Amino acid sequence: MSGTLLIVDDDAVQRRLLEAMARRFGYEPIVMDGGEQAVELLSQPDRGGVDLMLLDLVMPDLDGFAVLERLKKAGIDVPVVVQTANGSIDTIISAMRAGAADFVVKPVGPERFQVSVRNALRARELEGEVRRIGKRQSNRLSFDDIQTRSETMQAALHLGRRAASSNIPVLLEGETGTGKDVFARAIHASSERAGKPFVAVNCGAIPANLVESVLFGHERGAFTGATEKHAGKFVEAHGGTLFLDEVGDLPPEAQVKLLRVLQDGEVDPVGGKKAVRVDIRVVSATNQSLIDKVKQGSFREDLYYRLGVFPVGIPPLRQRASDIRMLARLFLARFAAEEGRPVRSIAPAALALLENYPWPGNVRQLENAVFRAVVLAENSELTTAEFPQIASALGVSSELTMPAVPEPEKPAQPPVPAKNIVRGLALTKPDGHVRPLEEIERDVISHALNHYEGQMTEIARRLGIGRSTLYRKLSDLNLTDTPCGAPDTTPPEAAA
Ligand SMILES: Nc1ncnc2c1ncn2[C@@H]1O[C@H](COP(=O)(O)OP(=O)(O)OP(=O)(O)O)[C@@H](O)[C@H]1O
Repeated sequence: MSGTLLIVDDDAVQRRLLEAMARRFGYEPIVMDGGEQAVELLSQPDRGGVDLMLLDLVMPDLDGFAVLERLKKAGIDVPVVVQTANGSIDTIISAMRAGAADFVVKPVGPERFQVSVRNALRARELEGEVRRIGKRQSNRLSFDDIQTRSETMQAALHLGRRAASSNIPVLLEGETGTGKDVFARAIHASSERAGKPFVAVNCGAIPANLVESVLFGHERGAFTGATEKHAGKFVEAHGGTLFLDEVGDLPPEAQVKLLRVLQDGEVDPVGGKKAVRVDIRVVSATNQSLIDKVKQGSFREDLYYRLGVFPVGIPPLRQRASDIRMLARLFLARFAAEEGRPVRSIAPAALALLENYPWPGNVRQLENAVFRAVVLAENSELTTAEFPQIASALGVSSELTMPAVPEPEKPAQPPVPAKNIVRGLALTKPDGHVRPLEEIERDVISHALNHYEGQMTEIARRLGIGRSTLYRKLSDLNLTDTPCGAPDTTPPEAAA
């Protein structure tokens, strides 16, 4: 298990001892000699990046009990393991009552240290996940439940919070699996409509001939098969929030009707004679560029301006690498508990692997990859062997278990002199005309795939592009099946 431990002790020897132990077990220590400093750090918006505090109870400036009290008052929720010198039952009970997760008696031995820290971290992750899942199911998932360490995501959350307090239509823009659904639920739960329905519709998943009936409802007998009257999603969401996911996939006729509903606040059920008044807040989401669709003529411009009054971009996971480690650990705790598997931690090499992968399927793909890894795991620690597809996409041996940054195992081949490449690459066609750039690019990338034996990091470096650009080009140029390249081409949902 990994994480950042804040060690607070006025005794320099104890501090050094705990710091060494923390490092030995793979934690990142932050060391402080007084309570005031610790409270200050934990009062920062991201809790100073601290996952757990090891707190001495007896200190001259602000003692351990006072620190616990200050944290409680300020609503700062960080697991705390207290250290006591005497181990008296009264002291321990008081500390646990004040909010400590566990205690250790000084001087703590390595085993007790490891068990206590690991259990407190696991318990915290599990509590968080259980709380989030429960809240999601009951539509109470708030912005505080969307954990992130990334500044771009924090900026998006800030925008989301601002939007939630008004009725403004929000358009969530982000790649598949980035958390748009979670975000929409948080907007609803943080708005005045929180106690009212939250109705989600995946516009791309409704058969084209049923879109209007699903959204706006129908009268009995309105069309063949309409044996019952159906209220439709707009009416279901009355008083609450309607989440239109993949809104860019709405067929043109439904777009016209949607625009009318948004303008008039009334829906016309299919086959109905009377319009029905609805009071809804619309949050929509798209993983395609809606403005591009407007330019191509497949999405109405007037509707785009209605829905996109307040656009919020959700960054892809590869742009918030600092979240990968945290989310992987959250998912591990959840799936290990759900599956009843004794998997406790992720080896540093496996974490490095996950942090180096571009995650085209974003958080959902990471979630699935960890799920699969937990099911595959034979030991209590996930290693690179449990992430074979990710390892192969990055050109790293999945047998690698050393805590090393997953650079390609084999040294790269010496570069071929530039003139050879030019010689092997035809710039003109047999008819003498210059070949299209796309074809030439395809040849260069294919050559690099073979030449560096599919080692994606090396290939991207040699081509002078980022790895995510490389993956995008592979997909655009249909090179994903090239034997040497063989990046993880499994669709995000099935990737794990
Ligand atoms: N910050 C987060 N913490 C925990 N889980 C998350 C977080 N963000 C997303 N997830 C999980 O990732 C998965 C994908 O999220 P979500 O369905 O919200 O993505 P999406 O952008 O709506 O995807 P799509 O475009 O495919 O509909 C879900 O299982 C969700 O619970």
